[in-house]
Amino acid sequence: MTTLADPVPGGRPGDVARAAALSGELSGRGVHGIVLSYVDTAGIGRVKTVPTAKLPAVAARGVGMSPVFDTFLAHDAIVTTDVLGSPDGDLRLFPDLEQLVALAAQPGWAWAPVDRITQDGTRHPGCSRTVLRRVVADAAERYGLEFRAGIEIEWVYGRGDTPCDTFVPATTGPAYGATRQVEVSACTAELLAALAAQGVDVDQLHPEYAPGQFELSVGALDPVAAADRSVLVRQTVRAVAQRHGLRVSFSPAVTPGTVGNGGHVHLSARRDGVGLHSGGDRRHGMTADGESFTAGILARLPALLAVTAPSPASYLRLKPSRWAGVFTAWGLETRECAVRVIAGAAGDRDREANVEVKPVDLAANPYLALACLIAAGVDGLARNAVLPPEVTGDPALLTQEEAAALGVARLPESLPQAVEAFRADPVLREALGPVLADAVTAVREGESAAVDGWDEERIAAAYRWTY
Ligand SMILES: NC(=O)CC[C@H](N)C(=O)O
Repeated sequence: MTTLADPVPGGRPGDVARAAALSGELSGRGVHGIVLSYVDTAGIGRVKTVPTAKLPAVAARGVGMSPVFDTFLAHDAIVTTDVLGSPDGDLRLFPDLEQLVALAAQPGWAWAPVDRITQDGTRHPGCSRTVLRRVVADAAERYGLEFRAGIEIEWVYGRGDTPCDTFVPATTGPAYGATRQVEVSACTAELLAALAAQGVDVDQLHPEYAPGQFELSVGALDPVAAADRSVLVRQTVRAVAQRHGLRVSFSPAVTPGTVGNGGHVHLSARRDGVGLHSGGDRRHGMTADGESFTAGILARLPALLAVTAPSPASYLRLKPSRWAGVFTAWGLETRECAVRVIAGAAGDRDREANVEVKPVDLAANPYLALACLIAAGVDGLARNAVLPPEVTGDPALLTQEEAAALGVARLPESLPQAVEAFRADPVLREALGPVLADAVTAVREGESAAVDGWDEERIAAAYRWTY
């Protein structure tokens, strides 16, 4: 089993010859700089950039960046833990050359996700990409599992010519409406072209429910690549919008009191090439292991929220009857259950069947969210966990007696409640490792304290353009 103290695998410092070839190729295509991208504990994308010609040197030695960002809050205040938050020390950012891509909507730039590695060349315990890779590797080693994941992306388009503290939706038409598709059609066409040029396999793009809201879904990938993709897609959505004079918000709650932006996670597990979510003798075709995996996620949802819904704004979105899934309930393709079992279309179930987790938003660090969801599922599988009765319809409409009989309870209604559950959850804490688990707790507590006593309108406004 790998541990956080292991030397970094894969022969890093990086593949210098490959970096030299890529640097030459990108320079020839007019790419002048490379965005080195990672996501911090608070869910904020942080970057450094280097000239394209420096890529071989960066592959060899990395680029320096302080570990202090592990305890940054979304608005850049810094909290501390026993080991993090100090201005001392440095890390090296190593780009993943396999994921390096020229950015179609930012001519002159390419993008790559990074691993953050200590000066001694060992894994940095705060590197969320490394932690996800370790959780996936552990599940493969101990249980022979492989995973596929996809993260849905929702956002709203605001008019770019309005003051920063306001939100004027860029569309006026009804939810899912044809008028909306026409209103931002030049922008969304360019978005599809940019994503295709970047090799992103888009499944669907459609106008969503809230004013100005759109949703995009992409094909499933291995978990680390799925998290990388979520970051790249958001960078692209924002860059294309800016070229069209539009502003983008991925915030969970752009306007309080209405439907928010989710980042639903689709997850499936396979063993020996065979999916666990179809072809079995349990409900809706689940195998026994598929049911246990799903039950493991359902059981840990209150604690998971500290990672999947990490912002004070997350709890403005997590309201009943808004398709965000705010009850400990599961059901077949039902939109109000936190865990939605997707059976897939007849004939293609082995490929399509998966578990969708709804109380996840795009303030979440996608690497941490996937690491914790996988760890919860694997723990369920290890314990042979079973699912309670399924729920049909909206769990918000159940009477107290009906809810109790089905084991349906409301998920945490605030970030402090989620943090309390996370603190008491040994499985999620172990998945993240002690350093990152403490960082998650400290950052969430700092984020909660920063908005203490604020009303919903003020919280929504504070985070509207942060994510
Ligand atoms: N189509 C949908 O499921 C909408 C999801 C919803 N916007 C959310 O907050 O999760």
